[in-house]
Amino acid sequence: MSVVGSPPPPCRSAVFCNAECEPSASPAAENLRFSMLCGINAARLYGSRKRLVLRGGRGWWNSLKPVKAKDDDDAGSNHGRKCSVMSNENVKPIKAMVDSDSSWNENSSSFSSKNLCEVSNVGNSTNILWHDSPIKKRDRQQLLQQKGCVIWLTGLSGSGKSTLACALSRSLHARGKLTYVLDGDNVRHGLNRDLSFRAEDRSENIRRIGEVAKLFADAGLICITSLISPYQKDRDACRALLPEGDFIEVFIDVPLHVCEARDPKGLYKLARAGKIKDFTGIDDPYEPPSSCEIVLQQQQGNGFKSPCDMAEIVIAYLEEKGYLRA
Ligand SMILES: Nc1ncnc2c1ncn2[C@@H]1O[C@H](COP(=O)(O)OS(=O)(=O)O)[C@@H](OP(=O)(O)O)[C@H]1O
Ligand SMILES: Nc1ncnc2c1ncn2[C@@H]1O[C@H](COP(=O)(O)OP(=O)(O)O)[C@@H](O)[C@H]1O
Repeated sequence: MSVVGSPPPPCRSAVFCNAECEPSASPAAENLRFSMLCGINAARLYGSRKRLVLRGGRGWWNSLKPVKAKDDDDAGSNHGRKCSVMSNENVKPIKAMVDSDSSWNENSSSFSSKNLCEVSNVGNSTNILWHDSPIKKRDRQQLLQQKGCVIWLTGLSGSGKSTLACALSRSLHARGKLTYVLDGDNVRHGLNRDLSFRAEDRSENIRRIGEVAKLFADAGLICITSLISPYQKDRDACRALLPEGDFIEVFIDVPLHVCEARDPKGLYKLARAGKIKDFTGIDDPYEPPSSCEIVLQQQQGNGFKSPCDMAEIVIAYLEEKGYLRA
């Protein structure tokens, strides 16, 4: 958490979305001379109620003085908060939308926000700045008449993930819904071709696909992932990337002996013979979800639920939760 007045050293910029001037302070936002803000070297305002980017040298944060920060009622954004900042007593206040978790700390009289401090260091990426798009997720959802989400299929090799992913995408497509399948095998042909099946590589595989799935969901698509994703903590990390409810974990609960009997690729046989190491279920663990949105047990009487029946269960869930309308 960074606080105005004592930001981390590399942080020298702030982005405020939907910035506007206080009506009492100035009749037109264009009239505001942001470049005159005390200590700020350069500032740009795109339009009257759009996006304000403030950049400044080390120390300019000290000149910013927050006057209020409160939840935004009319922002139309779940993450939106409205705040006002002043550079000093002589400069007019600016109302600004900050996209995510910013908070006004009454006790320390400081405004703390990761968005106030938009130029940041993430992993090995330094001095990076988040750019907002004028077209939002809700606009894309409106266009597509659906809600973006991730259907995360998990289960042993041979449990039926790929088959269900195909059945689901076919059925949703027939209803006019836009889907995209991210299959573990396929993604390992490209984006994740550098990854093995060692535990840390599996985690990285899941992390990358979780991030890609998040982008697809943000694009408004119903993204179906088909990965063993054997470790609970990795699935939980992907869940945490998405807004509440948008990560729909589906456990295809087919016992090992059934998967092994199917063995469509002959991999279990090779694993049992020691020719493949770290094979899930044989010499590498599979951690079943402790709690997930849908559990599909294939057994139905003496037979199996068909892939189409399973797809219908998932689609009924999507329907009930409102994902098949904007
Ligand atoms: N050691 C080992 N363990 C498990 N699976 C293996 C292994 N080696 C190769 N394969 C093949 O890779 C497919 C699983 O890839 P995933 O990306 O889904 O795996 S993981 O989520 O990273 O664990 C998996 O595909 P599915 O059978 O569709 O699950 C296998 O075909
Ligand atoms: N619901 C089902 N009932 C019976 N067999 C199935 C079902 N779903 C998949 N299968 C069969 O199980 C095997 C493995 O399916 P697949 O979708 O490739 O699993 P995974 O992607 O989890 O490895 C295939 O031979 C497939 O035909």
